[in-house]
Amino acid sequence: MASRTFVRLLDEHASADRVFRMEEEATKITIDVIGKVICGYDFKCLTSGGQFMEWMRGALFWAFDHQSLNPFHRYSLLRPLVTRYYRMKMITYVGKILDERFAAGKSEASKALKKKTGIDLALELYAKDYNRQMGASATTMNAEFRKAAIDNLLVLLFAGHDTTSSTLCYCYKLLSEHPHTLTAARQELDEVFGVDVSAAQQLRENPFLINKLDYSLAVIKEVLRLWSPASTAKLGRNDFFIRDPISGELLPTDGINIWTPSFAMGRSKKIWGEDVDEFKPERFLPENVAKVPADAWRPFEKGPRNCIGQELTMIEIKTVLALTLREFDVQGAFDELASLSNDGTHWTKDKSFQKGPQEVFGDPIKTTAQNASIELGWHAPRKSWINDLGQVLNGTGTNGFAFNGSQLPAGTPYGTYNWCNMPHVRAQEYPKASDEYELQYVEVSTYWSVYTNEINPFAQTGFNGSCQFPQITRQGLDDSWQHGKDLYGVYHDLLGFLPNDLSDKVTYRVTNNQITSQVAGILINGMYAPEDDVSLRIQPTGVDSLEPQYSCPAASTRYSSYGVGSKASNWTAHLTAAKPLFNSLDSISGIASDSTDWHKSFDHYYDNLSARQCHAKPLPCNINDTSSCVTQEQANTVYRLGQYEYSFIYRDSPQSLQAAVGSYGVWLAELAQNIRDTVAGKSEVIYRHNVAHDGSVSRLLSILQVEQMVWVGMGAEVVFEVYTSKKDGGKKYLRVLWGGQVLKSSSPTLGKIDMLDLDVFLAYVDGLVGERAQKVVEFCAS
Ligand code: HEM
Repeated sequence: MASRTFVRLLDEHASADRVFRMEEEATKITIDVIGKVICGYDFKCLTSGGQFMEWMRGALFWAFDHQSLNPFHRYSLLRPLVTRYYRMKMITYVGKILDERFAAGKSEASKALKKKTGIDLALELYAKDYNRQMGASATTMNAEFRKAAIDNLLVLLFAGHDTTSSTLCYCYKLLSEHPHTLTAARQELDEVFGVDVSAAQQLRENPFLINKLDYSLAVIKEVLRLWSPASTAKLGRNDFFIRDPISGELLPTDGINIWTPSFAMGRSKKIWGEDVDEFKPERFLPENVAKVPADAWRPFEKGPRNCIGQELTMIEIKTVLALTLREFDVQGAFDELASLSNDGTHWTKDKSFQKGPQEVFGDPIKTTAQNASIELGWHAPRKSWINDLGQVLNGTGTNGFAFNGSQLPAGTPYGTYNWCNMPHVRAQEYPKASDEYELQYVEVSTYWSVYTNEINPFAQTGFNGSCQFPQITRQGLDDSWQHGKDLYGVYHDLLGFLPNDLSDKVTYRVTNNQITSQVAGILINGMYAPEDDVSLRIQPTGVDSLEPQYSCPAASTRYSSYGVGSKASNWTAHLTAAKPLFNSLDSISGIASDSTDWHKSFDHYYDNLSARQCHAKPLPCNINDTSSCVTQEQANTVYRLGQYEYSFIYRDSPQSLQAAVGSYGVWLAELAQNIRDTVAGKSEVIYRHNVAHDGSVSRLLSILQVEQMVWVGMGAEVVFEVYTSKKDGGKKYLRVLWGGQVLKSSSPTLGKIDMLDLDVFLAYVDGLVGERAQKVVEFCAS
């Protein structure tokens, strides 16, 4: 019950998009759960503001601190009064509950209760021990027993409240910083409770399911190892000695407080090894737990006086995680703490909390928290002329974008958008990673398809191509060859990463469209100039993920609900505004003004005009009136509108992300698997090259949430580079290059994808498409 209320509270915060203090809510649930288990009573911290919590914290806040040298603290006259006030409040509150249970405890019904709370058990003992002495007629509780019972109840509430709540907070923090672990924990929940099924409902029916959460348990244990919230001190005795581990000498303990610092033990390299500071729940999985040194893990301490609340706390934290991990993405918001400066909590009241170092073990809370969370939502692209309809319609020229040949005009820097030959990785501009990183795996996705369309009204007679559509041109082949040479120049010549000869380490994949095989052939020639045949990988027709061809009606429906073909006013706005341009182009080309295909977007006019200009062909004229020709300014407007459309379809619409995930998510899942296999040493392939289509690369950019979307031109290329850090204990990182330079994403999780923690990237992909593309399958069928 308390857990569900906790979920509701989080839900309220999330729906209001509010920064809030997790510790407050975590403490409330902790007190409510202890209250329920020990007293069978609802302390109502979660539902009505946590009055008891305030009293407890007030008492702790005012308690005497022996270490303080502050005279105002040491000699405060107020202290005895205030602490007494808070203590009395708590004693009265708990005493009342005890009295109520005492009165009820004599009823037959309550005696028969199967579920017994801590109070019930204490009262049972009381009845046994005292009734004999006092007689059954006693109506009031023995005062000595009452005082002891209240003290013990308060100890239980005190000992359990901040230990459990801080552990819960650290679980969220560490999981948000380790998305891969979060994904694994979520997967376990899916396996135990079922996908899309609430754990609350399942646990109500079968509470023992909680015992199946081995991974969650391992997460909690690892959190407790790293951030152990409590420890204990024991008074030495004259018959108890401690052996000095170095000299072997027996040391007396009489009159000495012996402290077992569980925190330091959890962080000891000697005990846990070199990776002691790393968050690795796997240490505590059943198959590995035997490797944990005996008595090394002791957040609850050992021996007869160890923590009596440990089972309760583990069950509670596991339950809360089960109910929240799949439902919420928790992110640290340390930079926004100022927005909570008046929330009335102790953190804000006592300014000393905010002074001094705000980090532990060099963990700069602010930065990790910012980059930590996996944000799976859509994020708008950067504003530029491309997604500003006013500038697209009323501007002139092409804003520096080139459309007239494979070579950029003299003086134009490489990297400038060139529809005929998009910028790609080249040795001259390649941003070499620092020596700290070693390249481990490369996967490239390119698009080449310079063609003329068989329904092209401007087609030159005598074009000598095959009957296949589309058809690659001579220039397209030349550029593809150069593209291959440039890639080889970087990954072989510059980095020494690619093997000298083609081997199983390098693979090429194409789609069922013949043109991609032609391109691959020439590109491989530019790279390796092989004398023998090279095999190309291809997935079967109808299910290919690269083109993509697999059926995903939900994605098609999504695209057509807001983009090409839709009646959505923000889509049709540019088509309506460009009506005069359409009319003029139609009158020159002879395209019927009611042709839906040519007027539902600028796609056909864009393709036809740009393909001609790329091949240095003049802009077309009317077949019957050669004085009526498309002007350069008209062509430029078409190009601007084309850019606008691509940005709209693949980035500006908030729907674009899900549509792309549905239609291209399978390829992303394959990419993630390829990377995982390489990292795990299961695959020897170090370079994969995919020759794809503009629709493929556009969707990929859509999923990566590229900061500025453009119409994906010839030779457009996205490269995924996986690195191993030489410094960081072999940690893996990812860099993504788009147009030869580091890709900038609008997603706060990805940001500038330059040595992004590989786990973060994989968790982003998993989060969107699911492992083995499970979420895509579900979405496509929805
Ligand atoms: C993550 C959560 C918790 C941690 C890390 C923790 C840790 C500890 C530690 C280190 C001790 C000292 C043991 C010793 O002296 O040998 C202790 C004692 C104790 N804990 Fe916990 N505790 C947690 C939660 C709880 C909860 C939820 C309760 C109550 C419902 C609780 C009740 C107690 C009590 C009553 C003792 C004193 C036991 C005794 O002296 O016999 N603890 N705990």
